[in-house]
Amino acid sequence: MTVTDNVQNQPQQLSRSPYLNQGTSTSSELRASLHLQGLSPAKVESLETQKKRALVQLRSKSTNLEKYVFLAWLRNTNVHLFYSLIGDQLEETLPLIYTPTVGTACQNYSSIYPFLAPPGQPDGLFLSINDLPNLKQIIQNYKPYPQDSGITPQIAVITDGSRILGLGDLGIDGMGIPVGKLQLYVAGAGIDPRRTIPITIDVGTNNEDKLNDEFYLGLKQKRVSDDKFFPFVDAVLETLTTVYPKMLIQFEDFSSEHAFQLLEKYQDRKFCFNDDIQGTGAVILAGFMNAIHVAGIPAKQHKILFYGSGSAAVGIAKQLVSYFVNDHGLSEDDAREMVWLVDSKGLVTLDRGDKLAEHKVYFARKDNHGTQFHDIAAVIEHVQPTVLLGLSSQSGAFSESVLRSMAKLNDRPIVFPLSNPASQAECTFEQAMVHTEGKVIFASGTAFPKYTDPKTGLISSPGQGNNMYIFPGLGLGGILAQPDHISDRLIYSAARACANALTPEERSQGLLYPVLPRIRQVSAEVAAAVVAESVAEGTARNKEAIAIVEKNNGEALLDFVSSNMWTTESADKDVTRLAAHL
Ligand SMILES: O=C([O-])CC(=O)C(=O)O
Ligand SMILES: [Mg+2]
Repeated sequence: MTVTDNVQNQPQQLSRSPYLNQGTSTSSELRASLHLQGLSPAKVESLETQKKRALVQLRSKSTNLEKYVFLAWLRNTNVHLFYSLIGDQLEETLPLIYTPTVGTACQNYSSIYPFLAPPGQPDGLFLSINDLPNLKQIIQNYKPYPQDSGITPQIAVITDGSRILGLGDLGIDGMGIPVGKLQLYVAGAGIDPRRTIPITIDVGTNNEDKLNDEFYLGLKQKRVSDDKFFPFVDAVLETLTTVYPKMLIQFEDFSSEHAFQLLEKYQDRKFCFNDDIQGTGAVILAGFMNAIHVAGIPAKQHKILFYGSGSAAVGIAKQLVSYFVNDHGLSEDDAREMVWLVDSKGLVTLDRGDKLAEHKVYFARKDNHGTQFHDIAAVIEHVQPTVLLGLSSQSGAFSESVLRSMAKLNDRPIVFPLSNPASQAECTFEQAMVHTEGKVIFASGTAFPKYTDPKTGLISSPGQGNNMYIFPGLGLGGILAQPDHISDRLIYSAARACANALTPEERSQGLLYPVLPRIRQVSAEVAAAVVAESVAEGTARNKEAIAIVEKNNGEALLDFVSSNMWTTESADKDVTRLAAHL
């Protein structure tokens, strides 16, 4: 059935598609053709009025979770109004649809789930291990916008909910994360919302609270063992890429061991990347490249201490090593020597006596001469770091005394509390500013408010070193270039482009990342760099992209990328196109 047949057979269906529904701004002509008169007040409003009303409603909610539910409902009923509002109010709404509020939403997801979307409108695709025999059918069932059946999905974000932000195992309640990430793809990089699939696989949960919660909507069983887990993930990926052969898959918030194992297994075989290892690694590398300019000491003199040693920490550390090798001519061994990892047992050393997780071994220190350092103060004294990165999910770990030590050791200490959401961050921006007397070079994983110096009245803005500056552009670049896999070179080019995306004005303000309202421009630059690198390394398969890169004209490449970005105006055109057929 074509789009037009569908509309003619059931005209009112059109208004039920959240993609095509424009609510009170639907024109009188369209209402007449679709037999919608009388089903809403006759007044036709402008989009501006709709947005104004939505904003008043949003602001009237007393908690961020209520705001999340309101925005989810809006997204699931009126895509056009939703993304238009998000685009206008990025600074206010991103912390509601994404981190930090998405963390609260995930903690409560089973409780709020029935109130996020109208009947029949999926919030994402749920695949349980019991669905193994029917995966293909179930994947094909996912049609949030059935009137536009000609549009095929291009990007899936997939989680098993086992390590949601810094909140641990939330089982299928982790669905908020793929949903949130894909909203960033749309708002931040102009991916058509119809081309996105948020996926949560249900392989059980080890979270006792969830297992004992009568409202929990996932399987009430412990997580399956690896001999069931890996074949199931395999089956999901195989089926997904059989149904949608060009699909880019983003792995998200898998527990660290599984995240590394999955990446290693699929990195060269499937069109995929891991956002927590590679996306976070790239965004921190970008911030780091800018931070060392601000700090003013030679790159090679840095000593980088990671507090926390999970997938994101090791992902970042590996990218820093590549940076020192590629850009500063260090040997791999010398670059590795610049990194110290701390985990829950203290400094990661080879002779600590416990069995180290595989991903930590590469960075385990051999130069501790038999001494073990168990707490952060002792490690700081031993290492004398210039850079302190927090990936521990331990709120308050960067205490007043830790911050004071960093400020004593360095004129401009680089401190990045990257744990997420705000409740898990190692310190706040305010604490970092106060306890280093304003010397800190700062970026956090979650959004913190600006800081006003009580004496001078000077306002400082925190950097947000969140992977949202990388994954949307990386994904867009990937689907435009169409390589068969995402190489380390592509990730590196994304980091470099993100670092270079700062404007001279942003640089003069000492910012490490571009300001949020510029996220679409940043994503376009990241995407362009990824396309160019993919052509350079010979993996790009999209002939149009190859031809444009070969012209060697940066402007033309950026235009190509921008012209492939979805906007709410494109959604307008889709409605007009359908209306013309009526
Ligand atoms: O989602 C975010 O804000 C960053 C991220 O990937 C994580 O913390 O796992
Ligand atoms: Mg993540």
